[in-house]
Amino acid sequence: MSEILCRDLVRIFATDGVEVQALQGLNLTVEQGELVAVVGASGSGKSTLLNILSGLDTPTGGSAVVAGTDLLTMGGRDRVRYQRHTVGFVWQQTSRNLLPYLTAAENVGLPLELAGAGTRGERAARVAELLELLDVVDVAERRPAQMSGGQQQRVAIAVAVANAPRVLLADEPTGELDEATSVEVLDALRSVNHATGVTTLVVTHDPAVSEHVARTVQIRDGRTSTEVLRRTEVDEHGAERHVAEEFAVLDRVGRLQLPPDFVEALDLRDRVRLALEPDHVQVRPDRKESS
Ligand SMILES: Nc1ncnc2c1ncn2[C@@H]1O[C@H](COP(=O)(O)OP(=O)(O)OP(=O)(O)O)[C@@H](O)[C@H]1O
Repeated sequence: MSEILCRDLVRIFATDGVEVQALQGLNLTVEQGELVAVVGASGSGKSTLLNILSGLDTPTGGSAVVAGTDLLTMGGRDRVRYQRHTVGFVWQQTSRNLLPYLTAAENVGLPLELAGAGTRGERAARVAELLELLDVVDVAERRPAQMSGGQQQRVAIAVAVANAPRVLLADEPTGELDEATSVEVLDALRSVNHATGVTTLVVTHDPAVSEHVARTVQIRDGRTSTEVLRRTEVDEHGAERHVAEEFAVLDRVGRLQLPPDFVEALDLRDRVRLALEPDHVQVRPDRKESS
């Protein structure tokens, strides 16, 4: 079952009579339990998408359904419930994720307390379980300022999944970290996804993230354009090999975006010639045949 389903999602911002189409008919499907990275350059619409999926913003058109909640029609009370129980967030700025005057354990315990989950003992057991899962038991009694950036983000992931949301949204969770620490945080997201089955969407400008996740969706000009799927193959000698394949995204009505380097290489513009071959479609420049 699809846990995140966006169809022809449009978000138009109008400022001083000027319209900006931040999302221009975006299509995205994430299955239950999947971990997907959405990668795009600055201005491609990543934050707009994440703000919509987290219930902070409402799309102008199209449809967006997350864990069975229709984000276009949900009312005020549904929105609060959605943000508290259905989705969890990890933001780029660690200061937005953790309260500076609470220890790691207190930060993780806070959402449980606010939700009135279980008895005090049950909550303590859940905090211990989460700190263990994120491998931050050793910093349980430290405040954020006494932890490394990677530890802060791992505690932030524990906070985000404390109330067992169905979907975990992470906005540039590695944006403020060096490469080695970024890998550590991605690994942490992967183990939480694996251990709890929480559907996870990571949004980032960093194309290197695709090396660490099974599926990466590229977003360009407010639309999903290509996908990279990675899998591990075992050869006849038992050696593991990572294979990455890139696909273009085809929407429901058959539209696709050609990669810019293809367009440039053949100087494609305005219109192209299409031909259906037995097992592929040919795209050629619209040049007059010289006789
Ligand atoms: N509140 C707003 N009002 C007007 N335009 C906006 C608003 N928010 C975003 N935009 C525009 O929409 C487009 C997409 O912006 P968005 O912030 O979603 O991109 P992004 O991929 O997250 O970029 P970055 O990585 O720089 O944050 C941009 O052209 C941006 O200027």
